[in-house]
Amino acid sequence: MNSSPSLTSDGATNTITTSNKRSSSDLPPLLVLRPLSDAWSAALSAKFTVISPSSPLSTSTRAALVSAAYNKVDPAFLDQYPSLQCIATTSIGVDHIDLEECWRRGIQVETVGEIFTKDVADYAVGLLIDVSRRITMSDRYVQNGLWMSQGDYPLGSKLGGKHVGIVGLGSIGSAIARRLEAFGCKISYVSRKPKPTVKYKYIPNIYDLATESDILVVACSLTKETHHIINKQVLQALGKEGIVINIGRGANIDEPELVRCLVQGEIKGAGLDVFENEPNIPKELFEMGNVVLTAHQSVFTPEAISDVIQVCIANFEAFFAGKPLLTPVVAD
Ligand SMILES: O=CC(=O)O
Repeated sequence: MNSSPSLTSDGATNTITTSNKRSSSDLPPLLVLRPLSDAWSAALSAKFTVISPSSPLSTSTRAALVSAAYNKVDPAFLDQYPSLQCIATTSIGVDHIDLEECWRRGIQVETVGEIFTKDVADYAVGLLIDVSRRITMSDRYVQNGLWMSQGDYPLGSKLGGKHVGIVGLGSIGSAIARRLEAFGCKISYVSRKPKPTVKYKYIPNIYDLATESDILVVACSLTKETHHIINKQVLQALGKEGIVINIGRGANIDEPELVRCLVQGEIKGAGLDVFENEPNIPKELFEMGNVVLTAHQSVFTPEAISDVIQVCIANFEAFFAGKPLLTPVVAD
């Protein structure tokens, strides 16, 4: 089983391993790749026979799988479990799953739907306020006892009135935009297509968006098209006063270029919840006074995790009853 400890903050801090023995019950088989918190474990084992990846999975029974964002589900993985017919991921992002291959094999894929949207949007705004007003940095300054000896901490910048460019105006990007509008920010966005129902300014080109923006908030999924969508040219277009927030995927940004721009003062700051090679983070970022770094946790609250467990179970029940999934991933 996957045991990446730093990526289990989504309620799996009290991790237990899934059973290596098949249950003798007749409950439907559920292969679980991720470590389970007590809440997950109790809820799943009440309804399913929970199986760990190291245990044999019968090839004659239809089985389902629970994966997390860091479990790669590719053809080589799928070859090991030919009886898999349904996959649930506990993430919003599905970049770790080869969807085309799943569909080619007749495997249905279920996602968490909108459950995390508000929490991740809140978090993005929190990161932005933190970076622009320098809250974490000022906290460190005070906690290190420097206020008395070195005087006041340098001021941060006002958020109201700033131009914010949202990269990807899906449900999360839209929720971020609504929140920032309430702070008096001017919102523009880049996305595959203009959204006819929104009033924000559509800018078809990421360079133009960066040029017009004080702040870029990366809220898109990771695809071939959005891999390194924030590159050297985009960062330079954003400019010396620019701030980047990323709650999407690490690989949406060319991370070495971002680090270089931060080190050389080509942009002003960054708030990052995701990284290209988690949990490894470029060490230069640790030394900087203009970044706020968090451990890929923007989506997770205990409340949302509880909802995800319910949705996951409801989808599996539908699947094993031969009914349509409640929150399927569909081709776009
Ligand atoms: O990053 C987390 C998710 O995709 O849910």
